[in-house]
Amino acid sequence: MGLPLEVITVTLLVALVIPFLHSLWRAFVEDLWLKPRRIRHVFERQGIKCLPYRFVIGNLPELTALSKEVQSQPLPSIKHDHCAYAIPYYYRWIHEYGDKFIFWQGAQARFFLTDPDDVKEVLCSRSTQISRLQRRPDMVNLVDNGLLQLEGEDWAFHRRTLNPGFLPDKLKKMVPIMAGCTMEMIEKWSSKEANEAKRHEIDVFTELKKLTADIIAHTAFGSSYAEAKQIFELQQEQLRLAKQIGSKPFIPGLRFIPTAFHRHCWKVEKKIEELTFEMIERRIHQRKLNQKDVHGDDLLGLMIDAMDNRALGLDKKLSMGIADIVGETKTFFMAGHETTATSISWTLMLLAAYPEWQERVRDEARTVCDASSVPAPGSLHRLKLLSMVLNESLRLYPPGALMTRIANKDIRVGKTLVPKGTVIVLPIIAFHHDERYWGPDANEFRPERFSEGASKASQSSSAVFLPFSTGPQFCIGQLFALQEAKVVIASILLRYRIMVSPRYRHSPINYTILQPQFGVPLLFESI
Ligand code: HEM
Repeated sequence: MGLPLEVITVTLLVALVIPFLHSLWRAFVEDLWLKPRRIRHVFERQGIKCLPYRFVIGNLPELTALSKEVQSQPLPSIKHDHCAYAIPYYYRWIHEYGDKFIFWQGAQARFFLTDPDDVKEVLCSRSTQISRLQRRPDMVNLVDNGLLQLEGEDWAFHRRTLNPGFLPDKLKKMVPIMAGCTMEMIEKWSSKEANEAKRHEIDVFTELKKLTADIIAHTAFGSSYAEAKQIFELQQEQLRLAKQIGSKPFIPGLRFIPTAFHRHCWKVEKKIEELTFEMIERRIHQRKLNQKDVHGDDLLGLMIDAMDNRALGLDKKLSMGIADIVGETKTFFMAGHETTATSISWTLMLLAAYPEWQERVRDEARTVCDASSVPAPGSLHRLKLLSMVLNESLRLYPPGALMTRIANKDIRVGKTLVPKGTVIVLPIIAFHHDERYWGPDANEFRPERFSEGASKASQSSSAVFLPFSTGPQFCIGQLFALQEAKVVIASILLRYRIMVSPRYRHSPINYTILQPQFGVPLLFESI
């Protein structure tokens, strides 16, 4: 005889309801209430002040209100002491609560490190007790399975696979591609120019975002650049969606409701995966047609080779799957496109604002570049003044203004016990502007401080110039980005004199990266 229906029903209900109640308990009671209480307790015992925590929203309302209040107007002029403008809440709270304090981004405790040696300790740590933040569960999937999210052995394998794509010889070969994309952009400008007055205005931030996407699509994905560009366009949409989600507090479970917004997020994500899959298939097909053993040595080729290891039955840890390639494709676009566009835009703005430096950099480019006025692969290292200007620009306007890590266990950083679950914020921008390390002219544009290289530029023995981070997870694209910036800036200066447009409004805000809120309109005059 079977079990009575009531017993089966009750058993099924218990089996479903208990895990459900348990996840509800974890989400609402543990994560949103007990964990913040414990973190607060640990910090307060050490004399560190905590801003009051409010259920779910934490200090998000104050943070948003402060940013809105300060950033509603641009800065009155191009001054470089903009930290209190770019991250107003940090400077307001440090003033109110002292050097060390905790605030709540939603239910997440955030702790700023103010000692560069503590920052170095965190960035150089190889321990699994400190890691990058995982995305919020309701956030769109921007960089999953890519270098920026992976940890441990998986991260090490991906980094080893992709490192050859950034070796100096490899980068040199990319110079003509970078120059070619830049020339295409400039040619479009000059055809427009024919119909306009002698001086014309261009928002370089908008233009450079298109250019850097074009360059990364060509260099990293070679013959597959057309598909890569399509994927990148969808990622722009994902970024827009991510900004919308990030401005709201996280409410567990909400993401499963098929609202129009959520369905749109799912559709975009699915399309990106389909396109990446097609791009890989096409590359594999090309190899079959060409009868070659390699898929090409661009980043996509390196990854498909690593995928072959899996097909050959090698250790899964030594191979990549489709999900990994999707992840890295997205990561390289996210990490390598807007950062570089922003950095070149800030540098052009500075060169426009300091015409004497612009002249010096142009003269240098004239002596270094070949007759066709395009930087040659072997000549970039001779652009010394431009390197100094780029470094000074990265110091004053570091795209990665704030970096973050999370404590996966209770850990000690310097003298502070940082409880599990705390987000550690590394205020790179604050170090870059600190008079204690750079002298009384810390907030002035003085590229000559980099004349003997980055390591001798500051007055501090600690690492206080960190635009590309440090430690094992430092930016893999550092040399790529600097090379690209040199090619683009030299090519522009050889053809145009640039001036700050009267419509430029100085407003650096930290929205994931330190961006010009109202773009960078500059006036261009042909030489
Ligand atoms: C001026 C331009 C750039 C700046 C300022 C910059 C800055 C940074 C910083 C600060 C990090 C460390 C982030 C962290 O640890 O939280 C990073 C990581 C990374 N960057 Fe860049 N980046 C730039 C350009 C690029 C380019 C052009 C690429 C690719 C072609 C790239 C690819 C990456 C990747 C993949 C990582 C993760 C590295 C790893 O974990 O192994 N970046 N970048």
